[in-house]
Amino acid sequence: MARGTTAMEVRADGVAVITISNPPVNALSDDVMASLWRNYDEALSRNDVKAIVLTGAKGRFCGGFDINAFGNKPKYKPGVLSIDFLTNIVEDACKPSVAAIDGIALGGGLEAAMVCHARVSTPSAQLALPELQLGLIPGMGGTQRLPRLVGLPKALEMMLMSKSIKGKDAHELGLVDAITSANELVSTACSLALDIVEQKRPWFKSLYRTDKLPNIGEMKKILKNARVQAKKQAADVQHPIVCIDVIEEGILSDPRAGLMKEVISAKKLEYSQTSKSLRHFFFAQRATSKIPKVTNMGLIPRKIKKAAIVGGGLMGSGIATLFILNNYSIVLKEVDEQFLSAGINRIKANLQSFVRKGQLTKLDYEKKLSLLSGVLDYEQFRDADVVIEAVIEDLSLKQQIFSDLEKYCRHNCIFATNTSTINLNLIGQRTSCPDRIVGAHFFSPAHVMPLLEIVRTHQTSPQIIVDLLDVAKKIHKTPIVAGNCTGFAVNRMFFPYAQAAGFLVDHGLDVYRIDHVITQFGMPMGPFRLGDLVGLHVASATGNQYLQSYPERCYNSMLVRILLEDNRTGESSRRGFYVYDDRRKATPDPDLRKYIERSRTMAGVVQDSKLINLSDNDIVEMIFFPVVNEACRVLDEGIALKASDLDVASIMGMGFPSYRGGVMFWADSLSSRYVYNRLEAWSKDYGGFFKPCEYLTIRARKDASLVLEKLNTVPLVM
Ligand SMILES: C[C@H](O)CC(=O)SCCNC(=O)CCNC(=O)[C@H](O)C(C)(C)COP(=O)(O)OP(=O)(O)OC[C@H]1O[C@@H](n2cnc3c(N)ncnc32)[C@H](O)[C@@H]1OP(=O)(O)O
Repeated sequence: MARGTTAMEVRADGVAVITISNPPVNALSDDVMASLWRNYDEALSRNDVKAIVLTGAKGRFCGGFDINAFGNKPKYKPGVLSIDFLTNIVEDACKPSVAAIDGIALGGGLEAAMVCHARVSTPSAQLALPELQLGLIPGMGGTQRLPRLVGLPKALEMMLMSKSIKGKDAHELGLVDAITSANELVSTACSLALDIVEQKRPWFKSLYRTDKLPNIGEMKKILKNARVQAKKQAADVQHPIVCIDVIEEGILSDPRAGLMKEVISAKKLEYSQTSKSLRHFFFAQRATSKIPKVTNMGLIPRKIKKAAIVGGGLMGSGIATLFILNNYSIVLKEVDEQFLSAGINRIKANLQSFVRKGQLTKLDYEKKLSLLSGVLDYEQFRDADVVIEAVIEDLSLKQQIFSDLEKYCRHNCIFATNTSTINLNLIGQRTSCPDRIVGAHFFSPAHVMPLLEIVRTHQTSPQIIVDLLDVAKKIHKTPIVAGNCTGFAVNRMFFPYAQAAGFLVDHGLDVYRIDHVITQFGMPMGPFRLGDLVGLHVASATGNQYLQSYPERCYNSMLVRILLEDNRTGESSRRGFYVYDDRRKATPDPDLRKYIERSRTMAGVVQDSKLINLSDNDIVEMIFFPVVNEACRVLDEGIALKASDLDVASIMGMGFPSYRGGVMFWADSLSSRYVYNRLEAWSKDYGGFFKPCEYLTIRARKDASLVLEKLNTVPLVM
C-alpha cells in the first residue's frame, strides 16, 4: 500500500495547487516524493499552468521526511531528491512555486518550502529544521538555504538547537513572505505566485541569495563559536559538527558544493549509532501512551477541569505550579496557615522564575495565580475531578488522607498519590474504591521534569489511566505506565545506579573521578553530585526502602550515613560529597577522604587493584550494567510494559543520554551476551549485587535482543 500521495488541481487562474496528503503529519515518504515529482513534471509541461502552489492537507503543511524510512534501502540514490528534483527541477523551473504553510513545516517540509520561490504562512504555523534531534542533519538543502534566508546566527540556532519558530516570527525574519489566515492561505499563495509571474514581485531562488550571509571573516568567527558550543553540549556526538562543516562548505565554496556535501554527510549519519538511538527514542516516546487493553478499548478521556492537591511541600507546590501553568483550577490543602503560606509562596516563586525568564508576562502571572486557592479543609474538594496527594512518605498519614477524601469527593474523582515508593494497595487500604487509586509520580521539580510515571494496581480502572494519559498530554509530560512495586519503574533503575557508585568508592575509586566519567558518558551530572542535589537524607530514606524490599541484591555503602552523621546533607547545607559556595557552585572537598576511609573500614573491603585500575569505560559499565540488570527485572515482572518505556524512563527520569537511546537500547547495542558476561564475572568476585537476573541470562544464552518488544499485558505485579 502506498504511504501517502499528492494531488494536483489546476485552477482557472492558471495556478496548479499541489497538496501533500499522508496522514497524520503529511510526511515525505518515497511515495509522496514520487507523486510530487509526477505532479511537477505535469505542471511544468502544461501550457495552462503558469505557477505552482505547494500545500498540505488538513491544515498541516508537512512534518518532514518519513522517519520510518531512515535506515531502509532507499528508493532514490543520494542527491536525486535534493539536487536533481528539488533544485534542478523545482527551484530552477521556468514557473514559480509558492509554499502555503499551515500547522507545521518541519525538516524536509520546511526544506521543500525553502526551495519554493516564496512562502505564505499562517501566524501560528510552526517552522523548524529539527533533524539534529534525530542525529541527522537537514538533507534536502536546509543547511544551505536557511542561512541565506534568515542569516547565519539564526539558522545555526534553529538547526543546532532544533528550535522552531512561529509563522509570524518567520515573517519578521524573512523566511516567510506573507502572513494570512488559514482560510485565505491558498488563495493568498496563488495571488503571490501570479504576482511573481507578472514580475510584480521578485523571483527569488533561495540557494543563490547572499544578502544575509556574513563576510568570510565573520562567518569563520561565528562558526568557530558554534563548534565550541556544540562540543560543550555533547562532546560525544558528531552530527552538530558535521552540520556546521556542511554550512561552511556552502558559504566558502559555493552552495551547490554545499548541497553535495550535505547529501553525502546526511546519508552517512543516517547509519550512525547516534541517529539510530535518537530515532528509537522518537518512536519510543510516542509509544508510551499506547497501553494494551486500555487505550485500545474505545474509552474517551473525561474532562478534567479542577485538580486538588494535598500537601504544599516541594513536590506539591511543583505539581500545583505545573497545573496552573497549564490553566487548571487548583485547590491546595495544607495542615495549617503557616504551611499553607509556605506552599503558596513556593508556587509564587516558581511562577516568578518564568516571569524573570520572559516566559510569562506580569499579567499572565496574576492570571495564573488567580487559578489557585489555598485551603485548610476538604470543603473545596467536593467538585474536584482529580486529587493528587503529595505529603511525606508516611503510610498511615496517606491512608488517613485517602479515607477522608472518599467522604468529601465525588464518587468518580480520581485519587492519585505522588508516592515514589509505597505500595498503592496499602495506601488505598482504608477506602472502598481501589479502582480509583492510581500513582501519579512526578519528578522534582515537577514543573520542569518531563516525565510522569503513572502507576496502576490490578484494580485501577482503565478509565482512570485513559484520563491521566490525557492529563499528561495537556500538561506536556511524557507518561509511562508502570505496575505497582517498591520504586515502580524509574526508581527501580535509580537504586542500582547509586549503589554501584557507592560500591566503587568503597573499593578504592575516587568520588570525583566517577562523577567526571559519568558526566563524560553524557549524564547531566554524576551520581554523587546528584545525591547532593536531591539531598542525602532523601537518598538515604529511599535507599532504605529498596534495601528492605530487595535485600538480596543491594550493596549497602555506609558512606551516606556517615556524611549525614556529620550533618553533611548535600547542597542544602552546602556540604555533602562536595562543598558549595553562595552560588551553589560545587567544589571537590579534600576532607571527604576521612569519611570515605571510615566507610571503607566499615565495609571491610581491602582495596582491590583490579578495581582501582579500572578504565573509564569499565566504570561506566560497572555503574550502568546493574541498572540494565534491574531494568530487565522490571520488564520481566511486568512492571514496565515494554523495553522502550524503560528507555524513555531512563532518559527523561534519570537523565540517561538520549543519543544512546535509553538503557535497554544502549545495552542491546553492546549485546545481551556481553552485558551478561561482565555482570556474571563481577558477581563471582563481588557478590549478588552484580548477579545477572533470569531474563538477562535467558536472552544472553540465546544471544537475543533485550529490546525486542516483549509486550506484557497481564499480570502486573501488585
Ligand atoms: C531530509 C530531511 O532533512 C530529513 C527530515 O525531514 S527528518 C524529519 C524531520 N521532522 C521531524 O523531526 C518532525 C517529527 N515530528 C514531530 O515533531 C511531531 O510528531 C509533530 C510536531 C509533527 C506532530 O506532533 P503531535 O501532533 O504531537 O503528534 P505525534 O504523536 O508526535 O505524531 C503523530 C504520529 O505521526 C508520526 N510522525 C510524526 N512525524 C513523523 C515523520 N516525520 N515521519 C514519520 N512519522 C511521523 C508519529 O510517529 C506519530 O505516529 P503514531 O500515531 O503512530 O504514534
